[in-house]
Amino acid sequence: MAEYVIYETVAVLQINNPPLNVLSHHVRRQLMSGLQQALQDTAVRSIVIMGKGQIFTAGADVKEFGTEKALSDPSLPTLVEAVAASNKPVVTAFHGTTLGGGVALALASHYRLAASSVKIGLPEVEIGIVPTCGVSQRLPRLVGLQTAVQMIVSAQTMSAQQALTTGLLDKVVSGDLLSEAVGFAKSVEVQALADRRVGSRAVPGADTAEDVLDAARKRLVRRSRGAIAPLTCLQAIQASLLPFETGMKREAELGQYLWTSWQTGALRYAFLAERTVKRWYLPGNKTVNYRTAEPLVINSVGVLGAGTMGVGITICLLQAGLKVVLIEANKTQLDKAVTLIQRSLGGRSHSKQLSHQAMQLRATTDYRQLGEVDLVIEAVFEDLALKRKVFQQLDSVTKPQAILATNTSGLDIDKIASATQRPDKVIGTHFFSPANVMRLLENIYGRHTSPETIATAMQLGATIGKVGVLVGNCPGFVGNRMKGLNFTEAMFLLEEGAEPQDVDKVLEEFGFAMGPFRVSDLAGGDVHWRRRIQAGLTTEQGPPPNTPLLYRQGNRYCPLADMLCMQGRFGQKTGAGWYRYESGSRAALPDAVVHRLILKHRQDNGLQRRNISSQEIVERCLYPLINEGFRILEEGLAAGPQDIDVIFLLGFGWPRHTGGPMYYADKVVGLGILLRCLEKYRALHPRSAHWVPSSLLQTMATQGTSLTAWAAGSRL
Ligand SMILES: CC(C)(COP(=O)(O)OP(=O)(O)OC[C@H]1O[C@@H](n2cnc3c(N)ncnc32)[C@H](O)[C@@H]1OP(=O)(O)O)[C@@H](O)C(=O)NCCC(=O)NCCSC(=O)CC(=O)CCCCCCCCCCCCC(=O)O
Ligand SMILES: NC(=O)C1=CN([C@@H]2O[C@H](COP(=O)(O)OP(=O)(O)OC[C@H]3O[C@@H](n4cnc5c(N)ncnc54)[C@H](O)[C@@H]3O)[C@@H](O)[C@H]2O)C=CC1
Repeated sequence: MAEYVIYETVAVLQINNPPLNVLSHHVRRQLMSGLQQALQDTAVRSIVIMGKGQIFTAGADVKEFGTEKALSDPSLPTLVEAVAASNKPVVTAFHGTTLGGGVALALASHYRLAASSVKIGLPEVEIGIVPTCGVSQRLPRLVGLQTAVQMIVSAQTMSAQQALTTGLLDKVVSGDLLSEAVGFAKSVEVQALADRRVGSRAVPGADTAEDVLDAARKRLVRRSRGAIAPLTCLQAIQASLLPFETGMKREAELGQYLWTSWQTGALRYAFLAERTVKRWYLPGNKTVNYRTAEPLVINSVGVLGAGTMGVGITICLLQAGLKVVLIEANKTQLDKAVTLIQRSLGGRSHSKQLSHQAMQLRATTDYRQLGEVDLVIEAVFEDLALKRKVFQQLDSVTKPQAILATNTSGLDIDKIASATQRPDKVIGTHFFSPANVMRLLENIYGRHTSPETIATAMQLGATIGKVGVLVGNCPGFVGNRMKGLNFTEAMFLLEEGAEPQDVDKVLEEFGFAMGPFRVSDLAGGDVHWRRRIQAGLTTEQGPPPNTPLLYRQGNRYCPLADMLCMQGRFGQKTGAGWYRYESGSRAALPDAVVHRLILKHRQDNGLQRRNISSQEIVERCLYPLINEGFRILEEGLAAGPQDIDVIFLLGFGWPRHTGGPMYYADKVVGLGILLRCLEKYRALHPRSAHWVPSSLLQTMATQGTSLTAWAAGSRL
């Protein structure tokens, strides 16, 4: 609701809709009625709009979008324009966080005041809409085009001080916001309003406008990768150069275009899915869930193995204020890791705080130093025998109640747990590289993992700023199990006529930051080669004896990646992989050596080259992965499609504007079309089991059920 209180001549409208004061329909109605009351009351000479509780407002109610309520009278645009039309001065006073529609109200007001700790932002582009309600027209008039572009298109928040400097705020206050706002409102009661109306001003620096817009457009064309909101927002900002009323009309047209686009639905889904997965439960036993399980308190963590992952994990634990004991078998590697960690922590602005963080690190080769830690994260080489040996040691050196977590990227959690006397305290905590940057934490529970251990791993994720997703135990877990199929098909496409750069280009146009071959070169082809060797699919010398070159373990197989690795071409780190890299450069250059290798492989094996369409590349690379997602749901390894989608959005760079693989299948492709497509490729490629449609998909497609609707109904 919104409360209405009079302080002498000032009417104060306070939004009170905890926890985030979102501008839901009932809040808008009360704000509108408060505004009308204040305008009619002759004793009122000025109006203050502010918020109760922790923040001013998180903006429009995103959960109303797509329902009638979003546009019900008074809609947000109507309310904002009523503020702008007020003939009594309106002061918006904000604190905490002020987003989206809150900024719209402020820009329509005559004065803007804020507490010094405020964060102001326009996250609309992230949910695929234009900041309408006049924001795209008023903001450039107030702060200039450059800052407006920065705020609207980057969606980054601005501090009070920055907002004051740019002219967005009139005053930053440090005392009690209510009394400051009331005092300020009284002081402006006699001031003329005409030049306080932002809409009546001209955009400053209009002479350099085209340069600013051109530069932004070039940047966005490069970065948007199929997302339509960023460039549409820029068009709306450009319209601020027109007369105000014309610009408002253009903003409304562009707003309408995005409001009804499928991408906004996908982006909103992604926003909510990231929050939904926090409400975890065991797919097979909903009684074990975030409400019933209590996490242990974790103050100190041991990290075992100071390689690529151990270093990244240590950095994020320290940044979250935890104490870390880092253990590494190799002293030279340990010293190198400590230098990297200190540099990473010290290289940021708040140096005092960060040197304190670095001081929370104890680095050693001595396992006995783990005696007091509450939890250990193991990140040694991906070798089951080694991990089992290490877990046995951990079992004996750590306190009995300590949790033992493994960062394995796909090994069996139960086999690791069975090396200890406490399998209930063993869990997978799968970080993604670089571990201090990627926001995903895939938590894997084993057969004996206790609810308390699960709750602790999920809580640890939140503590270190990650989104934890709980999944069941299977080879590769959810993410790598699905992702592997994408690369498998990408290689088959090379056998049939494509070049690595063709496949990468199409998937980059689809929205991935990098196609599968560039990703492979970045991660190092040897990592997966070692896994294929361990799985008996290949050997260091080529196919295992008496094995057909193009067929392994019951399935079609492409040996091209193995052939590259046998030549020492592991990717960027060796200067060559699927591409070549000039010294010191990360630019992937098509390589004639790879071209000839593929050509010879086709000729030697009688593989016919044909032209492959972009559509086929997308279908072949993405649909088997999605089909595997349905199998994962069918096998009860993930609670719902949201969990799978969040894994792909945050762990594998799946383009956010498509919502994630499961949302994309459900809402963009359509389950019926997906099923028919899988059947078509199954007939064409009978030796690849991944084309066999999952039963869940078949049932849903046949019954015309929507996956997202089905999932929403079953979620806790
Ligand atoms: C605010 C946060 C920073 C808080 O973070 P944190 O504390 O970490 O909490 P969370 O876990 O994120 O959230 C807790 C809980 O709250 C839910 N929630 C958060 N924000 C919202 C929200 N805005 N609405 C609803 N619910 C919200 C969240 O989902 C959690 O709940 P749970 O899912 O149940 O667990 C953080 O939350 C954050 O960053 N939020 C971002 C919010 C955001 O995106 N705000 C902007 C919304 S858009 C807007 O405000 C302006 C508009 O332009 C709206 C358009 C109005 C519609 C008008 C119709 C347009 C028609 C087109 C033509 C127009 C032409 C014309 O102008 O006339
Ligand atoms: N590199 C990646 O992108 C990802 C790796 N992982 C997993 O994380 C784990 C570690 O991978 P990386 O960091 O890439 O490996 P790495 O090779 O960079 O580091 C492993 C470190 O463990 C040390 N080590 C080996 N045995 C040890 C022992 N008994 N005691 C203490 N230290 C020991 C090694 O000396 C080495 O420094 C693996 O299980 C891997 O599958 C998971 C996600 C992503």
